[in-house]
Amino acid sequence: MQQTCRYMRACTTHRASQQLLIAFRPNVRSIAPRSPITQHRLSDLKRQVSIDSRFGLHTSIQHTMPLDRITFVTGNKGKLAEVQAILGSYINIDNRDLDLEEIQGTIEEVSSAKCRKAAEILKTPVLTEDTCLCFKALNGLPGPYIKWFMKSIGHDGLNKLLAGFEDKSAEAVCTFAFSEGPGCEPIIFQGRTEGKIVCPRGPSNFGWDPIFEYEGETYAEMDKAKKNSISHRYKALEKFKQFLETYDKQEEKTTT
Ligand SMILES: O=c1[nH]c(=O)c2ncn([C@@H]3O[C@H](COP(=O)(O)OP(=O)(O)OP(=O)(O)O)[C@@H](O)[C@H]3O)c2[nH]1
Ligand SMILES: [Mg+2]
Repeated sequence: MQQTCRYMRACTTHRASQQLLIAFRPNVRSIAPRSPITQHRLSDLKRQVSIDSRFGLHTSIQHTMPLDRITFVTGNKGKLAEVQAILGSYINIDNRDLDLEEIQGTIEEVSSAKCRKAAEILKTPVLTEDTCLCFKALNGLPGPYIKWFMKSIGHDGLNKLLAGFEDKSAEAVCTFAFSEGPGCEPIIFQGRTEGKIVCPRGPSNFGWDPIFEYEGETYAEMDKAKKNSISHRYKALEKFKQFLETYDKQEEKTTT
């Protein structure tokens, strides 16, 4: 089966394939096997290469459709509402709720694994997201496991975790992963907002919003539009928007 990635990325550890790619595209110097491509490298790697699951690389160039819609895979209504509010005017967003396995690992590993799996299942460009809440006094925990901490100990328990520490500071981290389809290595977009953990204030209809305070207001107390202009999710989506702009420009170049 043949897959196409519009932005070439190192989807293979096959050394011969890498050499073939370097021969085919002499200005591509080296490719780190399985390393996700950072945004800094995108400008060097904006080219389309089709990848064969058996041989690694083909030299034929194929054109994919412009990216005018994307499937955001999440079962979380709060996330979906915010993504639609922040990104909805840039791209059409479909939603699928898949029960994706969430591995243990770093934030980026958890997000990439989720995205790879979603692309394999849906066979379409997908966006996934993983949210962490990191307490400084606990060296970043609960981090990606915040969902399970919230479920088992709730707002009060999260406050009690920090009872013995003076430092109540925390960081909300949002990590989006985008894949163009099955076999295409996810690209990561991350945003972070610093705040502190407080006793719950404001409506409790979204996760830990009532206990995360940013500049005197909890996320839950804030007007939605305000949260969507300073939040961890907003900052990550700003980076994704920039990526979409680059993607569209590249599409214009390849079609003219
Ligand atoms: O108060 C909040 N403000 C936010 O901005 C926010 N974003 C996520 N969360 C919660 O943090 C956990 C992440 O876990 P998570 O990333 O695995 O999400 P999820 O399993 O609910 O959805 P998904 O994995 O299907 O996308 C879940 O409990 C989410 O409800 C938030 N809570
Ligand atoms: Mg989840």
